[in-house]
Amino acid sequence: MSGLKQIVGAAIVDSLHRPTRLLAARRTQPAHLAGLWEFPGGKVEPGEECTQALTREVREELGVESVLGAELPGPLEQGWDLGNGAAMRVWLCEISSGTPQPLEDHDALSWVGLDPVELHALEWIPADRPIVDALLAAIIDPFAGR
Ligand SMILES: Nc1nc2c([nH]c(=O)n2[C@H]2C[C@H](O)[C@@H](COP(=O)(O)OP(=O)(O)OP(=O)(O)O)O2)c(=O)[nH]1
Repeated sequence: MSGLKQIVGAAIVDSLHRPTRLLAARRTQPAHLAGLWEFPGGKVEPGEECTQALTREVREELGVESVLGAELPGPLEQGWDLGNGAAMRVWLCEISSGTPQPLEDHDALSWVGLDPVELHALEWIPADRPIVDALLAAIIDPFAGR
């Protein structure tokens, strides 16, 4: 184990089968991350599996039920190093019921086309940009990184 705190993030797409858009969320806190866009998610709590934590975070933050698809393989077993003592694993995800709302931790949500120009036009948390690129690569070539 690397000792990095485990975070999980959801790359919520409009359809796991034929993804065309990603749901990005704009953080409200802490101050240095407020206004930046991210993947909904959060910390894995003791005793939780990563996938359970992710389903819980999506429910708490957005008020929707979700179905997880494949994990987006990151460079580490713990996913991507976020540079803050934590690492994030990311799963593709689809909403199974409900309409997402920024209930907790976010003040805006946006469905963004799965296109490099559209996605990178958002002001992401800097550590998330390589994840955005991996997502684009996985969607263009679903076997990339395996
Ligand atoms: N959720 C999420 N966190 C990210 C992303 N990129 C990134 O660097 N982070 C960082 C921000 C935070 O330092 C940490 C996640 O913590 P969090 O505050 O969202 O977790 P949480 O909802 O469980 O938080 P808490 O209210 O219990 O403190 O990871 C991302 O795309 N999504």
